[in-house]
Amino acid sequence: MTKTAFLRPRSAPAESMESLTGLLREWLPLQRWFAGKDRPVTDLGVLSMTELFPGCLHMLVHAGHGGVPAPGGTPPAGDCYQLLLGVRERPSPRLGKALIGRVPDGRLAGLTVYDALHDPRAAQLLLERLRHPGAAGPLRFECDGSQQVPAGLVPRLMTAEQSNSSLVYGDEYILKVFRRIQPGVNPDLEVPGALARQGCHRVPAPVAWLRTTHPFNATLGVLQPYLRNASDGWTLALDALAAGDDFTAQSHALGRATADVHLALSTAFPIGAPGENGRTAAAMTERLTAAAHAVPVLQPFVPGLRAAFAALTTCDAGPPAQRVHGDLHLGQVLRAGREWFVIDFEGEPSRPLSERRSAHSPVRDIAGMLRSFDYAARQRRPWRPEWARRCREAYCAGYAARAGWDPRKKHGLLRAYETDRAVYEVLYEARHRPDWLPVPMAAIERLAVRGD
Ligand SMILES: Nc1ncnc2c1ncn2[C@@H]1O[C@H](COP(=O)(O)OP(=O)(O)O)[C@@H](O)[C@H]1O
Ligand SMILES: O=P(O)(O)O[C@H]1O[C@H](CO)[C@@H](O[C@H]2O[C@H](CO)[C@@H](O)[C@H](O)[C@H]2O)[C@H](O)[C@H]1O
Repeated sequence: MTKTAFLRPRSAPAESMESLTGLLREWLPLQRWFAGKDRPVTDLGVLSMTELFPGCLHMLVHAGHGGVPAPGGTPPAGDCYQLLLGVRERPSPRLGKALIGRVPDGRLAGLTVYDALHDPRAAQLLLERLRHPGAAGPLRFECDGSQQVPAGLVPRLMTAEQSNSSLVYGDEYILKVFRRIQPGVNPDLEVPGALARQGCHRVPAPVAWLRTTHPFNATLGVLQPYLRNASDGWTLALDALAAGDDFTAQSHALGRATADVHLALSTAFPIGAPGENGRTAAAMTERLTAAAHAVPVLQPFVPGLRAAFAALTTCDAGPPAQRVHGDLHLGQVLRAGREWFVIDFEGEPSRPLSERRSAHSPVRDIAGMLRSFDYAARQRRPWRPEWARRCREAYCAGYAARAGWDPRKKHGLLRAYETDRAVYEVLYEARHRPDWLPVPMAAIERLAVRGD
C-alpha cells in the first residue's frame, strides 16, 4: 500500500478531509480511551470511512506519533481508533459534551461533528443494523442467531471510565464499541463465544457483533446480554472496606469462579503446553526495561524486580500454559444474584493482539486479582494490608478447591507474575491516571525490596 493510499479513505479526496482530521487530532487525545496520551499526535490519517446511515459516519483513523509509513505500507508508529461521528448542521444542545467541532472547510464545511455514541438516535440505528445481519461498505454486522434481539430498546451510553465505549440497551443488552483497533479477532468476541459453546455460565455470551474487512480484518464491537442489578467486584470490595466488612466469602467464591473459567478455557482452547519459565522471565524483563524507560521512577527498583523474574528460572514449571483472561481485576467481575461473572476478555489493552491471544500461565490472572485486592485496600487510609491479605488467602483457597492445585504453593511464580502485573500497572497509571501511580509503586517497592 502506498503512503497516500494508507492515509486516504476509499471514497474521499484527501484535501476534503483535512479540516475534519484537524478537529479529530485535537479531540482524540482528550478521550479517556485514547492510548497515546504520553506522546503528541503528529498526524492523523483516515483509514476507512463509511456512511452508516444519513448523518452518521463510521471511521477508522490512524493517530500517528511521528515517523512515516515504512515501504510496503506498514503504518507509522501510532494506533488505529474507531469513531462514530454524527454530522449535523445544528446538533441538539443535549449533545453538548459530545461535540467535536464545526468543520471550517472542505466537503463537510459548516457542519458540526460530534461523537455519535452520545446520540440516542444513532445508538438506536446502530442496534437496528446489528439486529439485521448485513454489510455496509467494509463493515459486517453479524449475529449468532440463538436469540432475537427485540426492536426499540432504549439506549444509554455508559459513563464509567473505560478503555472502550459501551451502550446499554433497555437494560437487556450491552454493546461494547472497541476504540483502539488492531488487526485480527478480538479475544472479547472469540473467548466468550468459545466459552458459551462449552456451556460455561460464568461469561455473558456474544449475541451479535460488528467487524470490518478494511483496511484489515478486525472486530469492532460486541453485543451481549446485560446482567441487570449486577455490581462489579471493585465497588463491592470498596463498600466492604468502607463498612469495615470482611470480604473473604466473596473472595473465596471469586477464586472458584476464576478456576471455573480457567478450566473452561483450557477445554475450549486445548493447548496444554508446559510452562516455559525461561522465556516468560525474558519477556517480563523486557517489559520492565521498557516500562522503566517510559516511567523513570521505576528505575531504582529495576535490580530487585529483575531478581523476581530471574528466580522464575529455578521454579518448577507450574500449571500448563493456556488461554487466560489476561487483565483480571476486581472491575472485570460482576456479582449478580449469588454468582460471579467474568467480563472483558480483551486482555491488557496496550499489548499486541497476538500476545493477548497466546497461551499464558493461569497464574497471570490470579496475580492480577491479588494485585486488585491490594489496590482496593489502599483506597482508604489507614491502608488495610490485613484486609487484602485475608482476601488473597480466601481467593487462593477458593481457586485451589476447584482447580486442584494451590496458587499459594507456587510462591516464585506468583511473585514474578505479581511483579510483572505491578510493572504494567505503573505504566498504565502513568499514562492514564497519574494520581494513582503511588498505588502500584507501593507494590513495586515491596516486591523489589522484600519480595513478598
Ligand atoms: N454483560 C454485562 N452486564 C452488565 N454490565 C456490564 C456487562 N459488561 C460490561 N458491563 C459493565 O461495563 C463496564 C465496562 O465493561 P468492560 O468490558 O470492562 O469495558 P472496558 O474494556 O472498556 O473497560 C463494566 O465495568 C461493567 O460495569
Ligand atoms: O479498562 P480495563 O478494565 O480493561 O483495564 C484497565 O483499566 C483498569 C482501571 O480501570 C486497570 O486496573 C487497575 O485499577 C483497578 C482499580 O481501578 C484495580 O482494581 C486493578 O487491579 C488495577 O490493575 C487495568 O490495569 C487496566 O488494564
